[in-house]
Amino acid sequence: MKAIVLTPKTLFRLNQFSISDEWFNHFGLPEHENNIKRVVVGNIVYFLERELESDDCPVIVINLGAEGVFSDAPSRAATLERIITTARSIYTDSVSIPTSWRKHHEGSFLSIQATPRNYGWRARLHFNIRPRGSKDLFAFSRLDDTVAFSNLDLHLDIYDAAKADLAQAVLTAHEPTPMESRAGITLSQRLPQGFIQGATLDQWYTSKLTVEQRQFVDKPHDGPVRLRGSAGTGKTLSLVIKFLRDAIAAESDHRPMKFGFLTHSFASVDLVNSIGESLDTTGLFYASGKNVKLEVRTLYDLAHKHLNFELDQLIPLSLDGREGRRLQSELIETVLRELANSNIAGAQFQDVSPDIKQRWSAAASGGDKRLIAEVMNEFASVLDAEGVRSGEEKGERYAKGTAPRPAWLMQLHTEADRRFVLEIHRRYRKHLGEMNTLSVDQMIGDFNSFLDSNRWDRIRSRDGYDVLFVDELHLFTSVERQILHKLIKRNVEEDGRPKRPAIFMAYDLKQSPRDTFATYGDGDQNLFSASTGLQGSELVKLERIFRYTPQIAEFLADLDATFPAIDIPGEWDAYSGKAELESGSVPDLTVFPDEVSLFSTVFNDAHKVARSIHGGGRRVAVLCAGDDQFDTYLIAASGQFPGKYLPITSREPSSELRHAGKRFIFSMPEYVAGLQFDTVFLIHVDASEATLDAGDGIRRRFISNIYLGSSRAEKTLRISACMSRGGKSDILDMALDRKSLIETAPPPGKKRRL
Ligand SMILES: Nc1ncnc2c1ncn2[C@@H]1O[C@H](COP(=O)(O)OP(=O)(O)OP(=O)(O)O)[C@@H](O)[C@H]1O
Repeated sequence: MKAIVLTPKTLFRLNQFSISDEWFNHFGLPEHENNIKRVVVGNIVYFLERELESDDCPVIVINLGAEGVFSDAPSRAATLERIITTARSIYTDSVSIPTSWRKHHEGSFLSIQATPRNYGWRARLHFNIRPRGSKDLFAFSRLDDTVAFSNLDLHLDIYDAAKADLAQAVLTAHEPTPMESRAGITLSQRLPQGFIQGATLDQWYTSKLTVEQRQFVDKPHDGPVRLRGSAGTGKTLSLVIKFLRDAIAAESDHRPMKFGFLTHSFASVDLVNSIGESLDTTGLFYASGKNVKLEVRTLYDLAHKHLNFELDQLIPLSLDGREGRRLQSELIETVLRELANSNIAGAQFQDVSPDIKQRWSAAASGGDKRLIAEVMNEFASVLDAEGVRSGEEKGERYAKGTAPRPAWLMQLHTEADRRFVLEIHRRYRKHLGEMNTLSVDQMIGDFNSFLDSNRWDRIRSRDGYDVLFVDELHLFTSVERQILHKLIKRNVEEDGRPKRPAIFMAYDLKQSPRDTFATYGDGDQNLFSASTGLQGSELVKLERIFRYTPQIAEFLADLDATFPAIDIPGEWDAYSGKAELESGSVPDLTVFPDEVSLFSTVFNDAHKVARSIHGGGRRVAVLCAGDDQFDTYLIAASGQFPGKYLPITSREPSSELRHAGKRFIFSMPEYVAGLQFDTVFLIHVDASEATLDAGDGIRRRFISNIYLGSSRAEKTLRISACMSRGGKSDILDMALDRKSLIETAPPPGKKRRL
């Protein structure tokens, strides 16, 4: 084959299928696909809408000939995913290209990294976004190294051939794909993220939603509304249904409106798009309607777009992924070492509390890293989030301790302690500056200032949203929460008073593995303090659980009882949930003697389940609760279990899940937030992660992490810990006592090395 040609709609439709490696041999269609026709003309395969009647629509042409885009077999499914995202960023407003793909743009040429980093980072994928002045998109080459655009072979002969036969393809009737060419593509009922397709939007609304979900979906646009519920109560689904229903209603009433859907991660954008596309029969999700415009974005995308970072060549450092956080941890460690080695700093900070002094010297000598984790959390939740800087007014207030500070944050008792943290932060920012980069939190700070500027005031009525939907609000920092209402167009009531912003937000504070929801420096510790413009919002609570079995719900209820109390008035309810699913097995706990036996047993077990389970390996996840163990196992697994697992190391590339085949998922709880699996192996729920005397903050974050990871399981939850790291954590004691978690003996181990 020389090329494949798709319309934007058929290309996006590929997202609803599960595609594996064999598909790339014949490019077939599954048997029951009734919307797309597949036609082969000459050496070119066309995927077109069945109802398409003319050839003047935009198409995406993918070169399969010389320098072909799918020339590297192991990574081609991942490359297809990148082509879909690139096309989405061009033809819809639903995504933009993630910064980590290292996009380069000149005139009508665009290049991105061809594959995620685990396949290597050098190869580049090249697009022509207006070949021969058309509205088409041509993915014309994949090269193993970076080549200047002026030296590229444009392969326009392939594009011309594809276009020449397009009319012929439109006129040709659909030919069912022969049996032998159908391999590698299946139309699965379940989306990779767990959502079960089948019911239409109307069916969901009229007969499946619970009374509370429907109450939320029916809310008018006259003020902010919160949707709160434990994991798996259908928050995301209710938001998407409301988003779509309200948009369809506005479109049919000819009301011009701009709808925004904001999330915290690219993975959630992907989830929302997939559910939306599966429910939407009107096509609003694929392209804006005549009156209505839909945008699904991460907050960072939006900030990026408005702040024009591309022009400044500044690359924001994502601290959401494991890689970014490792770098941040290394920078902080370097700073702690610098400070330990400097006589001046030694004298300056001789008065820090003995406890911090001791942990400082442990961290500087590469031992106990807990101080680093605490400092990282302090940066993310307070200093970067609130724009507190040493030497500035906010910094002084921080140092003097005049601003109120939630009790569960890092314990900084004295002014010397706080000045010490400010100094680490100052030096850390200096290092970042030298790397010509800035952290995402710093970017958000700039975005917040931009939204207060006169410039935004001018364009707000054009670029702002009429209504905004926000998922996973618990991951938003207090500055991010302050941003939301500024994104809404300014509207006034008939009597001249400003209208309350129509913002619909879903959250579950207990799923936050960092203290981002802390409100610092504002007398009001409420989640929606006055500065957010969201006070007094209405609340809808969800209590029925649709993701997991009653046994898992019971375990989560016992885990919940171990959360330390948190001073956020009205937001820290006890876990309540009634599971709607059938019974399953009771979650179990295995304590292994050491890391080697834990790793090899769990990975072998996960591999076995992944091979046999209906729906493939993507239904099985091994989630690691410890940072360092995750890094170690990532390396060990690449040698010992090659091709058997799919690593997810940031909140970005979840769409790869579709192509997991028989590979199981290996990740950490925070990177799979929002997703669900049949079976979850949650590893390293170890005592050493959060000892009894570790302080409320550390314990709360650890329990949140375990709650987040456990609640991803639908049917089977298997927890493990290891003796060499202190044995099982005491946070499991209540569940063990109440028998909602059962301990089993580890299998006799064969020795392997890590
Ligand atoms: N009324 C319902 N009937 C049947 N299934 C439902 C209903 N509501 C939600 N679900 C299903 O429950 C699962 C969990 O839903 P969803 O992901 O929206 O929950 P969530 O509250 O956002 O969870 P989390 O906070 O863990 O991300 C999904 O598979 C969804 O399709």
